[in-house]
Amino acid sequence: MIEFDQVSRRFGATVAVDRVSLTVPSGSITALVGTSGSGKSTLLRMINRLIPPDEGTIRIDGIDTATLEEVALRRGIGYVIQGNGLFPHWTVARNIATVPRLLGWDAARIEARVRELLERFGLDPAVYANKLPHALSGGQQQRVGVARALAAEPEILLMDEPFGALDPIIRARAQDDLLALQRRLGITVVIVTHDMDEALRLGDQIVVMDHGRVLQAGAPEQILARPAVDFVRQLVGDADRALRLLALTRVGEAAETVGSTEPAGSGEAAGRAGAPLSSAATLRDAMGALLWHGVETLPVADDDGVVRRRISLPAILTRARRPQ
Ligand SMILES: Nc1ncnc2c1ncn2[C@@H]1O[C@H](COP(=O)(O)OP(=O)(O)OP(=O)(O)O)[C@@H](O)[C@H]1O
Repeated sequence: MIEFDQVSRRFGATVAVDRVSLTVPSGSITALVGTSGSGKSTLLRMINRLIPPDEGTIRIDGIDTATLEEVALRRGIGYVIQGNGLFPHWTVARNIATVPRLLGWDAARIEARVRELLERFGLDPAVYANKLPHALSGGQQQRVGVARALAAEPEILLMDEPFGALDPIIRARAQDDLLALQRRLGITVVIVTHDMDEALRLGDQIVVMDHGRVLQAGAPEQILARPAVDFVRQLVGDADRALRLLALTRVGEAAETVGSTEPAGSGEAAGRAGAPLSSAATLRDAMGALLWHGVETLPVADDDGVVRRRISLPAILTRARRPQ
């Protein structure tokens, strides 16, 4: 758990972070969101003391970070920045090995770790280990940046606009990969973004900042349904709120069972509307598909491709309503 207790930081006359108190629970993703200059990056960088606070206390698992050696503190904290920050003249393998080398791991252990990480991130070590970063696509470079941050098995991962430079399709995939990775490793992730949709998609907790202050911190549903102040309401978008709420729920969670089991692609609605929806799609996707095909229900295929359920317009409407 990371705790901020009345933390402030000034740069000259600018108050970048203003008396912030906040708890980041362990093993979850917290998204810091807000307009440019609201203090998100400063708050993030105070966790690993790249920027020391002027006032207040930051505790990690109960220990005041001001009492720790910087090297010891940063050993347990991975850090990823926009545009990945890879060293351009170092190979992919050497980039990933940066922190293990600093920590004095032996060569065999470093090599095994680099190989393991490349494989985990879908980059064949035989192909990619000895390439320079510029020979990789933006999405691949971004994955190497995350691999490097995770090399020494940190329990905390700090990410500052990590997907900002990626195109929308690669970006969506990178977000899915991060979610899967975080769930698998159980690490604590704090991510800075100015994109509310990204924050809602990734965050277990959303922290909305403005002028160095935390305006609201809560679960995505709470931020959407009960924005604490006008600024948060504007940020979540009055008109878009229902659709954003739908994007938080998977089709599988709202689908209804149909009588008989039928293989994917069969059935009356599927015949009219094409392929069934995946149970992993969001209700926002489902809404779009229903409108597009002009139907009130669509079949839903489970992970094994078999259609056992369907999603209906009334079921979606129930979920789009403001939670009580
Ligand atoms: N090193 C610095 N020197 C002077 N002022 C700074 C410095 N770092 C940040 N600031 C100022 O502090 C305020 C908060 O900046 P910060 O980078 O934390 O905001 P942010 O929300 O991350 O913004 P962005 O999304 O644009 O990166 C801004 O007014 C910024 O100009």
